[in-house]
Amino acid sequence: MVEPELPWWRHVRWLWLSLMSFVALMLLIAYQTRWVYPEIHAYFSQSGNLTGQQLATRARDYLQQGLDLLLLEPDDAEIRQQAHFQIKLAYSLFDIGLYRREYDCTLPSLDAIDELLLRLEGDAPVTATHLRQSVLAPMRCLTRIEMHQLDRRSAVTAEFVDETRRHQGQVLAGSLVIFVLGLGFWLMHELQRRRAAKSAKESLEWMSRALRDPLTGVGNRSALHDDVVAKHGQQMGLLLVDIDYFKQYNDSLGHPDGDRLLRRLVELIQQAMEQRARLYRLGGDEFAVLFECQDDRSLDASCRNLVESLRAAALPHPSHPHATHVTFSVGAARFKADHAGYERGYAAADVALYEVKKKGRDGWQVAALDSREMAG
Ligand SMILES: Nc1nc2c(ncn2[C@@H]2O[C@H](COP(=O)(O)OP(=O)(O)OP(=O)(O)O)[C@@H](O)[C@H]2O)c(=O)[nH]1
Repeated sequence: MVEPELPWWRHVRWLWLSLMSFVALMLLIAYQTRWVYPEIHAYFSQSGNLTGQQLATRARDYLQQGLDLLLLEPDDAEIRQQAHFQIKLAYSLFDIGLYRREYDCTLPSLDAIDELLLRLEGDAPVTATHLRQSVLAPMRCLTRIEMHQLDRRSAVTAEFVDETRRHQGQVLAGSLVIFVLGLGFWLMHELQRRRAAKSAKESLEWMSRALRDPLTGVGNRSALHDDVVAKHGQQMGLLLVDIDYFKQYNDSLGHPDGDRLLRRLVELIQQAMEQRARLYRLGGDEFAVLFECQDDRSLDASCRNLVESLRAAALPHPSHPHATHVTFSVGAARFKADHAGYERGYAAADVALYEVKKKGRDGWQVAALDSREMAG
């Protein structure tokens, strides 16, 4: 028996698990993309504003430019004005809450720059000492801020890399767990399916054996009953076939030859009745033939055909009292396939068979059932 392929929907639970693992992965990726990365990004760039190290760098650059100008021409009015502008820019970039809060050099530096700006505005002289205190000291402070901010960035970057690695590990471990669970489930399902298929196959074999005659391979009495039930309501013909003087056949040739004759007769009856009928061995040397049959005439024709086929086969019977060949007797009846109809039809065919035996065997008789009896 070929095991049937599983329909696609039987795999749906396996698909469902795969889908779940996919969704879990997507959620993790979405979590990283939507929350983790923007958070890190925001931390680094402060949403695009110039802060942290970047402001300090720019402030230091403006101070540097101011210093360069003042070193060039400290008394020239135009140069002083340009330097004032650069230093003012530096002051505004330096003067932020973060630096004031976190770096104690910020306030003195801002005061020193402020003082230099006043000096420039008031046309007061600017000496090397002034420049050292008001420009170089704040530049040192800004350099300190810059370096500290850079160190902080590096720490955040390292933390980010660790965090990303941890997330990737979680994603990988999660996928592996889901995959292994799915595989385990599939294996269990597969084992269960195979066990079920095996036991179904065994049951079918036992059922089929229970309905079969082991000697000839045709159905037995239970199979006949099942087939009548399956044909419920239809007009059926039933032939009961019994070998004549089979005891004498066995006695003269032995049981193995008797068995061979039974098997040969099965072939012969099947050929004579062709595809339209089913054959059963009811026990000993008695067979039954069942087929759909609408009238007594075709039932009679079937009986005639069967008896003549056996005569034509001319199977030798050395101890037949009235013939040289095997003969059989056939009793036939039509019936409607339901419980009562079958019982009546079977009894009528049996009586007809008995009549044939009584009249000398090697012949057939169709039971005369009127239409009322047929209809039940
Ligand atoms: N070889 C063989 N013989 C069997 C088997 N089953 C039953 N028989 C024999 O079939 C014979 C049936 O004998 P009877 O019932 O007297 O029937 P018969 O000799 O055909 O006599 P009539 O039917 O009256 O013509 C018995 O001798 C049984 O032993 C079987 O499986 N194999």
